[in-house]
Amino acid sequence: MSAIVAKRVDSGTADTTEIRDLAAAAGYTISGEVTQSRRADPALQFGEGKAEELAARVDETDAKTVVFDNRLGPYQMYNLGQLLPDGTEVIDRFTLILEIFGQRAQTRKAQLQVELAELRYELPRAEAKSSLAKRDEHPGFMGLGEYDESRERDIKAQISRITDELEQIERTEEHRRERRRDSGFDLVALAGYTNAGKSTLLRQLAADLEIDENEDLHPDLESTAESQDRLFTTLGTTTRRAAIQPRDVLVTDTVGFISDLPHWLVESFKSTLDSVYRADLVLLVVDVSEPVDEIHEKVVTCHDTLYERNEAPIVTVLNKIDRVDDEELTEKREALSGLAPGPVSVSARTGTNVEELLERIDDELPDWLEERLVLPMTDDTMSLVSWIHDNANVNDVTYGDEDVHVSFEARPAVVSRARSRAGELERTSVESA
Ligand SMILES: Nc1nc2c(ncn2[C@@H]2O[C@H](COP(=O)(O)OP(=O)(O)OP(=O)(O)O)[C@@H](O)[C@H]2O)c(=O)[nH]1
Ligand SMILES: [Mg+2]
Repeated sequence: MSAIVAKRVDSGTADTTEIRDLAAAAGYTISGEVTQSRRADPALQFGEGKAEELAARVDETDAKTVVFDNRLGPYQMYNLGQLLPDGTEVIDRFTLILEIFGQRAQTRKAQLQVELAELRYELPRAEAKSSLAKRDEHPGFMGLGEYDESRERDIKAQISRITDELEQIERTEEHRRERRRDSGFDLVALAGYTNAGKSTLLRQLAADLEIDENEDLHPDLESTAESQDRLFTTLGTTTRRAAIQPRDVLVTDTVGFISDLPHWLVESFKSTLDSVYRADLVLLVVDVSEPVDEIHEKVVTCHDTLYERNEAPIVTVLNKIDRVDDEELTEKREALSGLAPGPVSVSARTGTNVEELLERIDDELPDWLEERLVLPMTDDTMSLVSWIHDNANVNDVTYGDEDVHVSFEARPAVVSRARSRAGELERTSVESA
């Protein structure tokens, strides 16, 4: 699939690196680019002369697709279609991202999210189409497709059906997160711009995955977290277990962020991002080998995406330090200090400083509490003792004739759960006495 990349900027020179990477990720080979620096033309996005140049380039190169980095309105899309050689497909940044997501969506949830995003993209266009058709001001506009008011109603009905199903999935996942917290896990999430190295870091942090033990309890535990030098390699979520003594930590890797995403697209992926928003700690992974301006922009994008709903503390991880020397790293740390105070620098590829990051994770997570419980001997006592063994770090168990003394360290949630279960034992032992 051959495509020409097009980009307009208000001023300066247009950087096409990211849109080329996105097009490549969708499977296109790029046979050329056309860029322009001027304000947007309402009819064509480009100025007319530039749009004609684009048409000529398509003609020369037999590209079948034009990929615009700018958002195209339905009217611009239609006019460009008229101007370009017959059969040329015009897509913009957002439809391109949707195309990538559509290709990679494997789970039911990911497929629903893509479908929802497509419908949300189409809705305002269908509305525009029907209102334009009603006013009958743009006769040429009808060429976009059959005018059909019921399409609008259809889209709305589908959106509400998919939203319901996704909410159901969210509830199940929320439930799973709570169960994990209750059973003593700390939840750490990896967030960051696409291609920053999140999946590679996941494998470093959580190398020893005990998947067999957890298969039933944790259906999203996977043995692989694929890494590739390609945008949006990861779409869903992968969770692995890391032992940061005495803690049991679940680390979740998920979809990367990207700039200029419309609200409806982020919204459609809300439930995937919930694994980030609802974590106990977020590691914001940054590719430190890029130019500092670019890093800055990407971190701002990540913060914008996170700050809307995130509640957890954030630790910035400057990744890929194997690609910069010490001096450069120091300069970049300084330059980013306002945005990313107290970062940890690592190389997820070589493993440099990963130990330090694990220590930092331990420091940032809520402290474990020490507790000593005296349990009366009843039929259920041993089951509570073994629950404590499973969910806490047990220091000592002493069995007397009528009671059991247990001292342990655990997350606050586990301590309070153990206390309340101990209280129940006390009640049943008094009642049966
Ligand atoms: N040199 C170097 N390359 C790295 C490092 N960490 C990751 N990479 C490379 O960067 C590319 C992206 O890594 P991924 O782990 O797939 O990144 P990601 O953030 O999961 O990306 P998406 O899932 O696509 O959003 C891959 O080619 C990795 O091998 C590192 O510390 N040093
Ligand atoms: Mg990934």
